[in-house]
Amino acid sequence: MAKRALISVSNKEGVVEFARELVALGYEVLSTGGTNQLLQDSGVAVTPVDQVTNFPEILGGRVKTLNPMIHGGLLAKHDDADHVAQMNEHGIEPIQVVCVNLYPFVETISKPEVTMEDAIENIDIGGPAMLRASAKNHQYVTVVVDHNDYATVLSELQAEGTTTLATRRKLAAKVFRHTAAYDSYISNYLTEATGDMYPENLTVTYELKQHLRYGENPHQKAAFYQKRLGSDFSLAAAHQIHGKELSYNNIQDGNAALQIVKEFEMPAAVAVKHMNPCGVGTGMTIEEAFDKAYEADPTSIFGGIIALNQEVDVATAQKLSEIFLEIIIAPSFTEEALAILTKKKNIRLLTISFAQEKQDAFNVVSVEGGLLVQEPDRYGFAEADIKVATDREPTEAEWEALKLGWAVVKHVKSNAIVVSDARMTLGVGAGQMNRVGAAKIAFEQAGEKAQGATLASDAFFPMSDTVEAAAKAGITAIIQPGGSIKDQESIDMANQYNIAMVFTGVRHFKH
Ligand SMILES: NC(=O)c1ncn([C@@H]2O[C@H](COP(=O)(O)O)[C@@H](O)[C@H]2O)c1NC=O
Repeated sequence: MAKRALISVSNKEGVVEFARELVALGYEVLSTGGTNQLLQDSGVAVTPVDQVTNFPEILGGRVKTLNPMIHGGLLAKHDDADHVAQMNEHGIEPIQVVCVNLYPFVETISKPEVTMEDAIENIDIGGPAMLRASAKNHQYVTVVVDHNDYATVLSELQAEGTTTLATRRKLAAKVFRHTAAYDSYISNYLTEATGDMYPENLTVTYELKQHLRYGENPHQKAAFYQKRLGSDFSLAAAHQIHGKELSYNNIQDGNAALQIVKEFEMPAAVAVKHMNPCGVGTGMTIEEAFDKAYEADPTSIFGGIIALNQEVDVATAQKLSEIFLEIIIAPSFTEEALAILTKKKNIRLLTISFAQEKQDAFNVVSVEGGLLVQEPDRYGFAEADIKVATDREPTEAEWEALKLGWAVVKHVKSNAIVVSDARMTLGVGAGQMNRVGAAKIAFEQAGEKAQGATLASDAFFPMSDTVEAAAKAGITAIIQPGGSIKDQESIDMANQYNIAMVFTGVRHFKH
C-alpha cells in the first residue's frame, strides 16, 4: 500500500522539516494551497490536493479538501473488504498520516477591530472535517494537530515504520479536545453576539495554565485552567515575578484579595485569610494603606495574602518584609522594593494589570453534578438607591465609613458583618450561621475601636438583636439592605440609641 500523508496547516511552524522527513520515509505528501506553496518553495516534493480531487479549490478556499477522494482516504478501514472494494471502484487511496491545524479563529476575534465578516471567514470547516475523520479512524490514521507532536510521530515512524495504536489514540483524543475547544470559541462568539446569556448548552473551554502540587489539601490532585479570552484583571492573568509556585489555596485567596482591592480608587491594601478579608486599609499613600490593613488585625495577617492597588515602594516593601506573607499582589514594585522583598525566598510576588479592560461576563461555581452560572456581583454604592431609615442621618465621616464597610462586606462570606471607620476595617465577622453571631465576632475584634465606628451587614436584620448589640459595642451608624418584615423593630432600636441607619435596597450574599 502506497504511503500518503496530507498536510494542510495555518500555523506553519516546523511543517517543512516534518514534511521533509515524511518524504524521506517514503510518503507522498499531499497539501493545500498555501502549505503546498511553502513546501514547494522549500524544496519538498509535494502533490497539490486538487490533483487528487480532480477539482480546483473554490470559493476562496472555502472548499478545497471537502471531497470524497480525500475523506474516503481518511475514513476507510484498511482491512475491511467492502471498504477496500469501494476504494478500488472509485480510485480512492488511503491516507495514513494527517497533519492539520486550523484557521486562527481565536487570534482573529482577539483583535480589537475584528468584524463579524472577518470572524466568520476564519471559521475553519474543511480542517475540522479532516481532523475529526482521521481521529475517528485512528485505528489506521495518525493525526497531528499540534506541531509539538511532530517529533514523537516522526521518531515512531522512523523506528517502527508505523506509530503505535496507543499514540494514535492519544493524538485522536487531543484532536477531539482541540476541535471541541475550537467550536466552543466559535459558539461563544456568536452566542455573545446574539446576547443569549444562558443558552441550552454551556460550552466554555479553559486552557491548562499549570499543574498544582495538590489541591485544597495534600491528598487532592489539582490543576489551574485559564480562560483564554478571560479577564485581564485576574489571578489567571497575573505575572509571578518571584517565589515558589502558587498553590490551589493561594489562587483562591489571591483572587479574593484582588476582587476586594478592585473596589477602591484611592490607595488601598487588602489582607486576606481563607478567602475573607482580615484587614482592609486605605490612605493617601500605599504605605499608609498598608499600615491600616495591618493595624486592622495584626494577628490574622500572619501568613496572609496582600493585594495593593498602587506600586509598592521601598517604605512599604520594608514593612511587608517584616511579616510572614504568602503572596503580595500589586500593579508593580519599584526596583528597591523588589531588592528587599526578593531576599525572602518563599514569598510569591505577582504583578497584575489594573486596566480592567476585559471582565468575565459570568462567574461559575461547581456543585456535585452541575454548575451554577451567574453574573458577577458588580453592584457598588448607588446613592440614588439609598434611603435613610432612622431619625438621624449619618454624618459625613460616618458616610465615608459606611461606604468602606459596604464595599468590603460584599466580599465577606455570609453571614457577614464589617465594622469600619472611614479608612479601614476594624472587625470582620465572616461565614456565621446567624447574623448576630457574625456581629459579635466583629465587635470583639474591634474592641474599643468599635466606639464611634460604623457597621455594614451583607443582608437585612431579621430581628433587632444585631442593632442592640451594635449599640452596646458603641456603633453609631449602620448600612444594610433592609427588607425584613421586622425592619421597623430594627429602626426603632436604632432610633432608641441615636444610631443612623441606611438601607441600600440591595443584598450582597456571598456563599
Ligand atoms: N475548505 C476546505 O476544504 C479546507 N481544507 C483545509 N482547510 C484549512 O486550510 C488551512 C491551510 O490552508 P493553506 O494550505 O492554503 O494555507 C488549514 O488551516 C486547513 O484547516 C480548509 N479550509 C477551511 O474551511
